Amino acid sequence: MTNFSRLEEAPVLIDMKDVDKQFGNGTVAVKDMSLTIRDGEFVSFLGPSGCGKSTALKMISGLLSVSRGAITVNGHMAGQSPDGNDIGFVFQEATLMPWATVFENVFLPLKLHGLTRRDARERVEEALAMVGLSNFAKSYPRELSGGMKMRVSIARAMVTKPKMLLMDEPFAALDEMTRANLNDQVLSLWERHGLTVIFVTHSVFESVYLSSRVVVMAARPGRVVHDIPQVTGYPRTSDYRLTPEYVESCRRVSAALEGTMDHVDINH
Ligand SMILES: Nc1ncnc2c1ncn2[C@@H]1O[C@H](COP(=O)(O)OP(=O)(O)OP(=O)(O)O)[C@@H](O)[C@H]1O
Repeated sequence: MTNFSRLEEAPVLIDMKDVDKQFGNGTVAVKDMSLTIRDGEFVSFLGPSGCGKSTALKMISGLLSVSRGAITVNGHMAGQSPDGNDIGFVFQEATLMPWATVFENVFLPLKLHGLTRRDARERVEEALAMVGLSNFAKSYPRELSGGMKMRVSIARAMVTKPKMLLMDEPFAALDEMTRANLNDQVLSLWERHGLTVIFVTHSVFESVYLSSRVVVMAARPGRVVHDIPQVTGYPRTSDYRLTPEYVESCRRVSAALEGTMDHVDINH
């Protein structure tokens, strides 16, 4: 079972200080965001559409620059890690190459790092095994279900052995059963590999089930309005969804989310 007191003492992995993001068209997507995430946490960013969840995630990964403030990730400015392998990113769409096999899709990040197929084979096979797709290495994306495509996308993110997994609404388009199943797979990867995960979602239920901490954001401008630790330990299984603790946590987080509507500033 994950020990929360140990999490509180774990080293800081991601440090956001007074971060703003304003796009060229004047939209303030993120305002004054300060957040510390420790090694081994599972943090959800929860909030209504347009509150800056994806923007925050992209700034942490270095895909977007900050307009003000600073983000350090594992001791380096965001996006400037020397080996570039600290972070795995999983997008809402699986974004697979349709003309390439599952193996080739997962091999891609290693290929970009200059590895040959032969040198990468073991790691690609390991990553496919992590998501239960060992038997599908030769399949093409069109032969896979939506959930399987997303598992390929997770394997591709894991193949570089990242410390952190950033996931941007990865399961939003999937049916309930597949989503619950993938939630368990992500929790299992997180626990087995000692990952730090940031998981963007619109779903209160998903955020409470997965996270050690739920960061609630509000829109216009995008900002953090609540930071709610989840006291239930791990491992969590589907039985957790039936417990009074789960229901109570969902109620609290839901109330916080509804409260974000009171924070709307019409001047932005
Ligand atoms: N490249 C861009 N140029 C201009 N505005 C942008 C850009 N990307 C995002 N925005 C705006 O910034 C705000 C925050 O967007 P963001 O995608 O981060 O929100 P979100 O919380 O992830 O939303 P959703 O849940 O709908 O994905 C929105 O108002 C959005 O329209």
